[in-house]
Amino acid sequence: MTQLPSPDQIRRAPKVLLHDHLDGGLRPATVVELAEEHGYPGLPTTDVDELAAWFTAGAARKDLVLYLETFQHTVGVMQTRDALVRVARECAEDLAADGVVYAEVRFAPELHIEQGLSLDEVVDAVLEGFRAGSQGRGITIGTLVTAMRTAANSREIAELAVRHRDQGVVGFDIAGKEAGYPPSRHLDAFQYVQRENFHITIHAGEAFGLPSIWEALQWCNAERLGHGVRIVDDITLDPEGGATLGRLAAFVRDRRIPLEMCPTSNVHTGVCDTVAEHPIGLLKDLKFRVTVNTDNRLMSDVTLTDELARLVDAFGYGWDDLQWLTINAMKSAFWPFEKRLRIINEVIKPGYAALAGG
Ligand SMILES: O=c1[nH]cnc2c1ncn2[C@@H]1O[C@H](CO)[C@@H](O)[C@H]1O
Ligand SMILES: [Zn+2]
Repeated sequence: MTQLPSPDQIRRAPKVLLHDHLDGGLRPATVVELAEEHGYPGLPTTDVDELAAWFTAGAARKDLVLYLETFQHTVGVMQTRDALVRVARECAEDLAADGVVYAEVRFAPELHIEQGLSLDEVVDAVLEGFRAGSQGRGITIGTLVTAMRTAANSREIAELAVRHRDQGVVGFDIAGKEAGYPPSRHLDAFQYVQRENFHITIHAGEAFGLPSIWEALQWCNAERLGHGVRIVDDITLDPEGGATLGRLAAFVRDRRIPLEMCPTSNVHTGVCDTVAEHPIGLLKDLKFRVTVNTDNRLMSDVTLTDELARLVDAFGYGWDDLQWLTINAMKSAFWPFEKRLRIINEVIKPGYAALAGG
């Protein structure tokens, strides 16, 4: 029997990440240092290890709203240009060190203007940090600009995203509490983005079910779904293992709508108890366009390597599966087609061939 990919080998494999939050991926030591530098008083502890553990314990409370509470501290220390440049630079460095060759990293500019930065200055600082951190490290980063679904300024944020499209912003997203804040609340923003021929992904089907996914796709024209895991509510399994897809699930599969799945984050927010029980196993078997993502590396204490290694453990995935997931992600990126193709043919396929062969 061929050996399953080991964590060390997975780290060396070229990987693609479509769903990662900038304010969910700080190094714990950076949170402490920035808090000291900027006189941020709110941290629960300034011991780096304790703080890391505190974030993860705070995240793993089986509820999205509780999961989101700890972001007040990362956002709290990301209020100056220097802090934003540093956090973005370190994000690029950390992803590159984990073997990620293409990443789309998202953040909500409106959360970073408490100390007087303009929205444009926030975006410029983050883009500068990504450029500095990716330089010479074999990683390309596309930036996603997120609007908070609980706020009422998504049109302005959508315009901000489009304004920076030639500097590295590749799409627009909404995030935050899902229940009670349906995507259609932000229709104006999504229609604007469509009219600009720009890209949309929407957090949908995480803490709320099918209506959220349906609105994201059929009202707001999302090209991809952030999480989308609750699409399983529209799939019926019979005792023999056969699956019947409802109309929405069939639409998602037929149209090859990419699902930005984040198994460990979903365990933390209570979608399921373990990665082995995560619907990603079923959805991949049914050939949905599944991708694997970290969501929040700090809060969920994961890397993309960890996440893939957990899937290898849980579902016995081999190199073919990991390559399939990686190519799914690269095909689904908002980066231009020719560049996606080049990364698939020149980086991903040769990378997996070398690892699988050795
Ligand atoms: O999994 C998630 N679901 C919904 N919202 C999230 C998730 N992870 C992070 N954020 C929210 O997105 C903001 C911008 O990055 C974060 O501040 C957090 O509030
Ligand atoms: Zn997310």
